[in-house]
Amino acid sequence: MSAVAAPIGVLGGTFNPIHHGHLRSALELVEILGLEQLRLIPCARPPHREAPDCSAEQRAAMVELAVAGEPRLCCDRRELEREGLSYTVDTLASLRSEWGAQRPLCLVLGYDAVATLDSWHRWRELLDYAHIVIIARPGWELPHVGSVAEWLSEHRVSGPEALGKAPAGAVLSLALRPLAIASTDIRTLLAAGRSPRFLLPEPVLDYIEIHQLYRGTGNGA
Ligand SMILES: Nc1ncnc2c1ncn2[C@@H]1O[C@H](COP(=O)(O)OP(=O)(O)OP(=O)(O)O)[C@@H](O)[C@H]1O
Ligand SMILES: O=C(O)c1ccc[n+]([C@@H]2O[C@H](COP(=O)([O-])O)[C@@H](O)[C@H]2O)c1
Repeated sequence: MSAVAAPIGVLGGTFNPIHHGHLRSALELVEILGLEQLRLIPCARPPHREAPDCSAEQRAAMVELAVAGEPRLCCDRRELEREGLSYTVDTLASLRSEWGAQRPLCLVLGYDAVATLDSWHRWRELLDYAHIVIIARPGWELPHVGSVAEWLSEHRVSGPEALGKAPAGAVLSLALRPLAIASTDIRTLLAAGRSPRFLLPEPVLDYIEIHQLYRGTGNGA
């Protein structure tokens, strides 16, 4: 099957809150992979962790503030608009029906997401809907053995060109600029009364302050 247009990138996350680690990776992916756009998709009801204290609406609002002014990045609210747990395979099926059978879709996963991939709902079907682009993350390693490692290596390609030649089914690993930033660190700083400034965009920090988010004794996870 030959591809007809530039790939669309998909970066799902809890984004609790979004930070420069997400945003810098997203922009580098647009440029390295020649994406038409990269869609940041806030997870409404995480299938895999406790519901965040911060609502999906608030997390999506912060993503929207973060990407304002960068037309190659956008916030995609589809997981807020459907019922039930936010399974990625359902999100990809929805994107596939919207973008058509030929358009390359690239699902971006950091190393920590890959580490738990075999617990994801219908995880082997992800490659039926999209390519997988794995991005390195400071402090994490890719699994070297096991079903996920084998599955990834069976589908691995060596360069970005392969992703434009088919709509789905390839796995590419990339090392982007490493930024050791995690939402957990930002929540922890805020809960301790310290500033996370410069780890995330100013409008997102303003939103956090206006709405008094992450001030509790826990870390808001
Ligand atoms: N600094 C970073 N560099 C590269 N990838 C990242 C980085 N931070 C998050 N990601 C990736 O972005 C996606 C969404 O991440 P998520 O919203 O859970 O952020 P997080 O910082 O990992 O949050 P938390 O600390 O709450 O777990 C995941 O695939 C994750 O691996
Ligand atoms: O579909 C699943 O079963 C599944 C299980 C765990 C995580 N995910 C998705 O992986 C993305 C990153 O998750 P997280 O915890 O790093 O924010 C986010 O979009 C989640 O919805 C998806």
